[in-house]
Amino acid sequence: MTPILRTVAELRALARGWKAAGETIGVVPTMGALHEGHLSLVRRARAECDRVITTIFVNPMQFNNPEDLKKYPRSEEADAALLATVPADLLFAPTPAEVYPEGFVSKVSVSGVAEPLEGRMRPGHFDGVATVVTKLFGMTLADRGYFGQKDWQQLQVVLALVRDLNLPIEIIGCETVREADGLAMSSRNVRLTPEGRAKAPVFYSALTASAADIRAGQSDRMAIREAAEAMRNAGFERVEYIELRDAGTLMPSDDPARPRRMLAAAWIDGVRLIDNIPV
Ligand SMILES: Nc1ncnc2c1ncn2[C@@H]1O[C@H](COP(=O)(O)OP(=O)(O)OP(=O)(O)O)[C@@H](O)[C@H]1O
Ligand SMILES: CC(C)(CO)[C@@H](O)C(=O)[O-]
Ligand code: BAL
Repeated sequence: MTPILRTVAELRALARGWKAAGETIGVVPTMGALHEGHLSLVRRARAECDRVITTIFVNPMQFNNPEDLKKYPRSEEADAALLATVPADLLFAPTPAEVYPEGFVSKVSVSGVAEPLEGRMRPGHFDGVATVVTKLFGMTLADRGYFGQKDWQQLQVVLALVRDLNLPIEIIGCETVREADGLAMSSRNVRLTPEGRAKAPVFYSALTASAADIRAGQSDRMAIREAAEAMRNAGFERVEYIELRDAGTLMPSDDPARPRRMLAAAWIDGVRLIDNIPV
């Protein structure tokens, strides 16, 4: 089984020992309910670092919706068993009181790239992510941090904060792992009913079709409207956004010469899905 630590003091002592021995540390921050997407990050870290720490912390500060926090899937024992198959050296799973002890008054807030899309739909979300990620980097003394492209905007927010705050860590963005039918793996997928799960792949297939149409010369607006229509026709109850953005700044972009990204969020069966693809 993967050893589990719960306090910052124990984690720090271990990490300091590794650093003193000249070993590099990779960290994979997660909220648990691990799936193949998370494991792909852990494997990449395993291949590139001497020591691998996976963190599991369902961070209350990044949940704008209390119901979402309450319903977030938790499965620590199964997670530890999965991590042992890679293996990770350590699972760090602190309590909220360990991460936010009494008297905690600080916040890391990223503007610009954190403001549109998820930032607009989930007020306060990225302050919570930026704060906890900064703390996890400090706690683990990691040389490299591994993040999934599934959360593309989150990855850009983390890159910005590491750059702006001169944090001594390299951020590695990893490809999105998908189910055979294209649905991006996500912990929240377990909340889908069988009917919702059957309709969910349309989210990715509609984005892919829309990106292909844009590449073939169709207007951005028309292609995006068709993607939204395909999702609604498949039974999605709400399309929150489908946007074509500059891949780095996440500002609106109609310049096909620069890397662009199509990003979307939509609700099926009471579950909020996000995804993104290059265009
Ligand atoms: N399908 C995936 N492929 C690659 N990386 C992923 C995938 N799903 C999640 N990740 C990455 O794993 C890390 C932890 O994510 P998290 O624990 O929030 O899982 P999640 O499946 O994204 O959960 P949810 O979608 O419910 O928030 C993040 O860096 C995230 O981008
Ligand atoms: C990066 C993260 C672990 C911070 O809580 C979370 O946002 C996630 O799981 O993507
Ligand atoms: N996977 C991003 C974290 C969140 O949805 O809160």
